[in-house]
Amino acid sequence: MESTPLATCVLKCSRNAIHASFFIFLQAYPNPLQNNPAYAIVKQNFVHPEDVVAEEIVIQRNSPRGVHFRRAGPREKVYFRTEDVRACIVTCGGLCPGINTVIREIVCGLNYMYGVDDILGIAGGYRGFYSKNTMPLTPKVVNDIHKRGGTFLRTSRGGHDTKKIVDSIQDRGINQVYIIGGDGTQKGAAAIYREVAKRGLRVVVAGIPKTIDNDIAVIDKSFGFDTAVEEAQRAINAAHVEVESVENGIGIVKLMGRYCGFIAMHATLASRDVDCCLIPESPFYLEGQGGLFEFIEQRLKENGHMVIVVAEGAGQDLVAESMRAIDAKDASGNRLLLDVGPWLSQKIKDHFLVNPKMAVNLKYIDPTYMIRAIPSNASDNIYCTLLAHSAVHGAMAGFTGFTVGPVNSRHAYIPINRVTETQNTVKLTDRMWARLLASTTQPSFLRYDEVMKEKVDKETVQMLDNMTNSSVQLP
Ligand SMILES: Nc1ncnc2c1ncn2[C@@H]1O[C@H](COP(=O)(O)OP(=O)(O)O)[C@@H](O)[C@H]1O
Ligand SMILES: O=P(O)(O)OC[C@H]1O[C@](O)(COP(=O)(O)O)[C@@H](O)[C@@H]1O
Ligand SMILES: [Mg+2]
Repeated sequence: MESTPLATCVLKCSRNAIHASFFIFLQAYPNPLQNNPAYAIVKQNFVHPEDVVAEEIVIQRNSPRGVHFRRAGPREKVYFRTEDVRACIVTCGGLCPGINTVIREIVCGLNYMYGVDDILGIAGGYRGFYSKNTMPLTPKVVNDIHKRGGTFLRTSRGGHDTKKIVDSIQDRGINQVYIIGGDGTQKGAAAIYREVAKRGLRVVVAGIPKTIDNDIAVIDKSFGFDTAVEEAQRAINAAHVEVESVENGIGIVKLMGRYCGFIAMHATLASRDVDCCLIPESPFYLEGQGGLFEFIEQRLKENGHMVIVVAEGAGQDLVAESMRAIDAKDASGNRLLLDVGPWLSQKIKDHFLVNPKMAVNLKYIDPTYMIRAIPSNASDNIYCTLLAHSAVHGAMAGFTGFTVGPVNSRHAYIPINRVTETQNTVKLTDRMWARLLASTTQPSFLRYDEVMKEKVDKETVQMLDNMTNSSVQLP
């Protein structure tokens, strides 16, 4: 490859915005897409270099302009010549519907849009870089994989050894690395990006965010999330059918959500058969006024049955109080949770055992892996295609150290560190949680002073943001 120098490109957008920054290699060659008949009809074939996507779109006249990201999409000039590209794809962490679609569309996107035919699959997650042989990926090989759940390349937790991974990248002559994974994976990608830069390698590192929990910061939503919420409906429906057919039926459905309750919250809102949703962000209590037992009793008296959705990370402190808690971690360092589902079921059974007038009939459903081990639905498939293509356009253009994703519905290149510095959680003071409380009429389990504290914290963050940002120039 021609030795084009690496330039540090800080995203400068006019009118004093806060700037996101990452590296870009100097673009030198015409984009092959300009001769692609499929794209010939597109009105604006290439993204304007100054196009940016605003992180905040609801603003007021005098509020700061805020953070902007580069808009994703094909550039007029690219950094790589087709014949020089050697790309690789790796998938890490837990499963999620749609991973195979992303793999397929990176391979097909690179091949159909840019003519690239040297693409390697890294098997079994990060450790595959240094412990496994690579597999050649062609459009033919990946043609049908989007119809299957899981990851065609396989995955793993742990095993991130930055030095060994970058040695392997260097030894194999790879110059585009596509990394599909969640928050842990993106931290790993950031480490690879830094090591690549330290060694002065002309290698692009592109992250594609994957998480069933929807806990990746900045982006609107993670792929596969809608599919998982849809699948969760089947478990909730089953619980509802079971409990409405018996006297004092209580259905409990445990859903994924290690640190955040997005799946539980959305599945509850979508279903309307759920009477109570418990998530990690909202600590709950069982006994006494305003507690869960009181609510169950009241709901059973009113309706004769009820359904509770509990996110796996909910009530961990409570569970720990009544179990011998062990501080165990998985291979990636994620805390292993205590099983809230059986614990809650037992607690409810025990409580109503001493109340002879209210013998309850409890059905517990744990569809955990079923909601993520399925292929993505139609809209997630399209979303995955866009993510993959945006990553390919960004890599071909020479951007590196970015994660791709939709920000306010427009795909953007986000510096990796922006998506790893925080995790997305359900905000109890946002309207979505209020909608849920209003639809289930469950107790909020929050004391007035706690609500006020969260509100004040949020306002303080906003005020600090305002002090550091510049103002918007409205026409
Ligand atoms: N802080 C970190 N730095 C480097 N690599 C990490 C870090 N956290 C996790 N990883 C690696 O990322 C991969 C996936 O992480 P994991 O937390 O299991 O899943 P996810 O990416 O879905 O959050 C693992 O191979 C793990 O070793
Ligand atoms: O049993 P595994 O494979 O470790 O996965 C379970 C965990 O994975 C998750 O789906 C999240 O995984 P990721 O961080 O990889 O997206 C959690 O909700 C769940 O606790
Ligand atoms: Mg994670």
